[in-house]
Amino acid sequence: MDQRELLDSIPTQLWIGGEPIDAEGGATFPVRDPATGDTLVEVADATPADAMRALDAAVAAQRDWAATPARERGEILRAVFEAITARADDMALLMTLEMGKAIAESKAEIKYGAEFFRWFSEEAVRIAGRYQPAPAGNGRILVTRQPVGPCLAITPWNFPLAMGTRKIGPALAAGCTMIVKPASETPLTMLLLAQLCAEAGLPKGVLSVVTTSKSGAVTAPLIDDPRLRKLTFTGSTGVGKKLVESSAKGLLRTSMELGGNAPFVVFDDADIDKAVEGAMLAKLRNGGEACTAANRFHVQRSVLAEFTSKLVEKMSSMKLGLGTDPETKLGPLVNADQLETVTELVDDAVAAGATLSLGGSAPGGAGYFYPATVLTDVPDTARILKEEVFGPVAPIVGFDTEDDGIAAANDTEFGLVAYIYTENLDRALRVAEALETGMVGVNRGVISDAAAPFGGVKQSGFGREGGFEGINEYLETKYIALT
Ligand SMILES: NC(=O)c1ccc[n+]([C@@H]2O[C@H](COP(=O)([O-])OP(=O)(O)OC[C@H]3O[C@@H](n4cnc5c(N)ncnc54)[C@H](O)[C@@H]3O)[C@@H](O)[C@H]2O)c1
Ligand SMILES: O=CCCC(=O)O
Repeated sequence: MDQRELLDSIPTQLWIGGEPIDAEGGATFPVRDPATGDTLVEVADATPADAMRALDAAVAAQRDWAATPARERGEILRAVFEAITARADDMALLMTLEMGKAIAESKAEIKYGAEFFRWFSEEAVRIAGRYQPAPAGNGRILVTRQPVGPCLAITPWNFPLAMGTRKIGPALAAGCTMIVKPASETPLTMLLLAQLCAEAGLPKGVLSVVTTSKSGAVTAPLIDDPRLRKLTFTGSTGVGKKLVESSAKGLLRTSMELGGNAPFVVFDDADIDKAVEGAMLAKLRNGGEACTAANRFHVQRSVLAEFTSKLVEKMSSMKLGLGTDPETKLGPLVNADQLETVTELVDDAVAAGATLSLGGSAPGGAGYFYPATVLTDVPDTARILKEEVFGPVAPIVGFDTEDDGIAAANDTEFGLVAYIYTENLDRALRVAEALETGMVGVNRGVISDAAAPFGGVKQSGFGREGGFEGINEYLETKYIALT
């Protein structure tokens, strides 16, 4: 399918009760192409009343879905995995059109995002409880696990599929219904997913997609409604905190996958070529627009010059261009705000005394392009060491001892992931244990895996997605006391 045919084939209405429907009053908002700023397509702009219709549908479907045998739920999830895989090329193109990233990145995300359906199709049948005699000998303890109930998922634009499937997969496997509110920048991938789920046999009302340009106003009545039992959010720490506050009124269960500020620490005993390969992935996967992206590079002084010159050389080969061009390595950033943030953080570092060793200025013209950039001699005062840059910018700083490296890595309010490079296993484990993060990559630049528990500590949030742990976010534990 060419681009226009593909865009014309996507349902652009709300997906509620298993079918596309117009938003109240027929309102729409534009989805823009980050490469040009032009409108790609208009999608339905939900009102709070539309969101309530989605909740009504989720509540109506909840009992039957929970009662559907786990094997059947698992088989539907598996069919969705197959359907995404069969439509991978179309979905990747759609994702690149709405989000901007290079087509190879979109293809990688489709594989990654689909994997959550496969993994949780296999987990659906492993929701177990336990039976044990009470220690006092006066009864029996029976423990069972039941679906939480209707859930709301609010997702970001940077991984338009995977940040949704990492929530939808476990929720549906556990027997919960779900409403997804995708980012207004990237609603199309999620609308296509809803259609594929219906084609794969997902019953009506189990999954709804509510697209809107008014996220706060449209999700607030859902969060206030006692029929909603869980809010799962991926996005910025600021918005996450607001949502935790509004969820507190009804003591709604929440999971929060929030911002990051990942350190990439290279010790003097690292294999520097491997560290540079890992740095390229940790920094430039998804064009740097990843919560897992290495935000700052801390390199032990004896290997600082070698690491820096090798990284600059590799990063200089990152071809900036249209995401749809297969030669492109770096597509545009998602929007003008993102371009402004990256520009501001680089300019601030330079003003504070950092040296620009590569890149450092947007080419201008149409679209939100920013080149691969390396900053060296970055002073501690630079904002880029504290704030998420969410772009292809690598600030490098030196450190002296192992303790200094650990202290620098932990010197952040965030705690999502850290990367360390060392050939010494003792050191790797010692440092991994000392790092204040939910995840650590040892000699690896990408840690994401549907089979592993993903999540952070400190201001990066709470809850885990993926792995054996991911389904627990959607289950309640019930204790039944027996004589
Ligand atoms: N920890 C993780 O797993 C993870 C994964 C991906 C992205 N992120 C983080 O997400 C951020 C980038 O994504 P973003 O810019 O889309 O984040 P964002 O917080 O601006 O938006 C995330 C989602 O929340 C919605 N939203 C915004 N304000 C809202 C409100 N008041 N009420 C309800 N919903 C609201 C948005 O429309 C979007 O759907 C980065 O900080 C990144 O680190 C974290
Ligand atoms: O952006 C954050 C999510 C990244 C991932 O799941 O690999």
